Amino acid sequence: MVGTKTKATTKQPVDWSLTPRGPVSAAVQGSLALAAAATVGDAVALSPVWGGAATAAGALALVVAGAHRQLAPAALLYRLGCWVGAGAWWTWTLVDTPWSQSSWAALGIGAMTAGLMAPLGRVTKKTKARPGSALVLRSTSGLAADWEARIRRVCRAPVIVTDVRAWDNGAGYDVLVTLPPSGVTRADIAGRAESLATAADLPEGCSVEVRGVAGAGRSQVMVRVSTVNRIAQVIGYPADYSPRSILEPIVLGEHANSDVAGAEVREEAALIAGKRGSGKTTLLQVVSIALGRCRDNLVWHLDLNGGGLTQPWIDVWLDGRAARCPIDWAAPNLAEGKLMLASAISIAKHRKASYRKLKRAHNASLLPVSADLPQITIVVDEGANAVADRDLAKLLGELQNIGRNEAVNLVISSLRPTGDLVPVNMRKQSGVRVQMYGPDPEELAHMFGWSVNGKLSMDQLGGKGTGFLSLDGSFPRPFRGYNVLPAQVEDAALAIAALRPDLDAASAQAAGPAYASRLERMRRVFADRDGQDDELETSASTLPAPQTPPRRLTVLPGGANASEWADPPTLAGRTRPAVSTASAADWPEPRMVGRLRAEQMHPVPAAAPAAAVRPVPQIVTRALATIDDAGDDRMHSATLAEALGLTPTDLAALLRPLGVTTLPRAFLRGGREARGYAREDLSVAAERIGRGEIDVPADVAAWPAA
Ligand SMILES: Nc1ncnc2c1ncn2[C@@H]1O[C@H](COP(=O)(O)OP(=O)(O)OP(=O)(O)O)[C@@H](O)[C@H]1O
Repeated sequence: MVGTKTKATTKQPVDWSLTPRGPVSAAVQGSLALAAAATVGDAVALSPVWGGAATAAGALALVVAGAHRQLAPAALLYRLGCWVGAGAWWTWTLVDTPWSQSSWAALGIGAMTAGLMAPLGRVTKKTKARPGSALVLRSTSGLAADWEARIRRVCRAPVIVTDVRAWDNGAGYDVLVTLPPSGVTRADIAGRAESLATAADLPEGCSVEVRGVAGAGRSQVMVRVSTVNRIAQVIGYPADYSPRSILEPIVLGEHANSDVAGAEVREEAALIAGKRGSGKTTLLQVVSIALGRCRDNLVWHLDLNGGGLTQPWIDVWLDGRAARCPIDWAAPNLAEGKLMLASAISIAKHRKASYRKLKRAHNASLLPVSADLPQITIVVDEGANAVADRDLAKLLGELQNIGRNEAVNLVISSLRPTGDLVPVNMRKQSGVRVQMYGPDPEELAHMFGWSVNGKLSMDQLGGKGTGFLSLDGSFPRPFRGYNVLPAQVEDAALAIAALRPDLDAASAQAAGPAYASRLERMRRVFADRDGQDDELETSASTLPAPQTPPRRLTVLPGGANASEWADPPTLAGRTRPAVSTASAADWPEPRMVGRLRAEQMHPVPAAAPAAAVRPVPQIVTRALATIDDAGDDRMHSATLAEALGLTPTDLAALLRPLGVTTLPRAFLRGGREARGYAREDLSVAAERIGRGEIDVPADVAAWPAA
């Protein structure tokens, strides 16, 4: 029974069409058609002129169609031979008569010859190349034919592929296409890019991109086809330290389709967040190289994370291999950090006042940077350590607020993008945002706003060294950061030491003695540090992991606002001698030892699958977005309810099941004191919902649709 059923379901339907199924049926069908034509022609006494004319016209059409289909010469000759033979036989029957033995014998012999020679007429089988394989790159003519047919089919446009060029990195190729003169545009092809990628069965993460061809007319189109997902590969930093400008984007790595992942940091501050071991420090090294290559930029390091970021840069100078230190100023502790930031603020204020004429001369509202007037970009490793100190946090905040036009910029890294580690305003002021790979998907919403909730997934990334990049509010795009190893940082440091500019004299003067004496202090601190590394390495494997918190350094006197701070020279005078801050006790070795041990015991897998996430209901995401937009950490119930189109009672009813209630005490906002909600409570609820610790009632999940 089962067997019968299977047979019945697999039975092919009978094909009654007249399409020939092989050489024999084609020869038989052709002969019958010809015999019918001869019989009819004889019956109506058709003039033989028609036979000759039909033969000639058909042969011409066959040649044109064959050339268009790019038939091989043998195939074209075979088809031509068949047509001319058949036409000649028909014309002869119109001159004489088909009703003779010799006529039918000639037809039979002709049909048999055509059948036997049929293999000659077969269209040459093209090589079916798999995208991304080495075969693809060798057999570009097969690839060209494939793409021509694919674009014709998918875009319904009779294009001609003129060339296929493999990319140097082996991760794809460009298909050069000429559009037909029928009005098909580049946009028509671009609009079908997604369909073309699917039709070509490209691997996940790979894409088709349609561009114009530089210097060519609008009928010339370049179809960029990526065949290797670069997110899944480890990409070394290209060993190119040639000079660049801060007005160009700094290159961080590559997107999945080999597009350069770059960011403009002339005006935009940058924030890079990622959990321990996600690749932040490596990315900051890439950023330091990219910034160091700019002839109109100086790199300063504020590294309160154990000195790992800065040390390889300083070593080449300490060892005497570079005459100048590639990093213009490096602060490895809080006291030096405060000197650095106070000097940076002084420089920004001085530039604001002193370079008005220069801006007028350049007819520019933005300070025109150059090798003589370089931008200063301060790279802060582990911003949480910096903002944990109230004074340093204020200095960072003020610098970020005032330094844009005056070309004193910040690139800050942090373990998390949340308000407890990075002040909300600091995140808001960062136009370039990077969230590295990690197991907690809610970090994406914290970094990029709750509007991305559910639209981005850590699954799109490939483990350490990968992340999402958003530029000035653009939708975050996955990328793979370049991997850079210590030896390469040293190579880059040597090259950059030779090409980096010096701080302009006016800015150096504004920064005062703290700036003038920095190299002396750096030499002492980092030379001491160098010796400690070896000790640390030998002891790390034998020591138990101590949990001693880093010792806090002397907190310098400071007002409530950074502008109330003393001038850098005065500050330098008040700071205790640098040599004392450089003592081994001031360095957080215990944390480093702990980190080393933790990484040895629990190595993070290269592409650990992200945990399954529950969707966060809109009432929470929209409430968070509303408070964020206000740049605040609390909001009155009535204000929040109004922004969400609810009454305060309905808002309370929606949030209560999620464990979010109004704060116990009223607080002042806009001159009015009232009860309201804390951003932190909403954020905690979002994280707990994501982890499945809170069940969301159906009516809450359905809002606002319900
Ligand atoms: N772009 C990358 N490509 C491949 N591997 C990488 C990349 N970046 C980092 N890694 C790997 O991840 C490890 C951790 O990187 P890194 O030290 O930069 O992380 P981190 O986030 O700064 O960690 P921590 O906060 O603990 O200092 C590196 O040792 C390296 O093996």
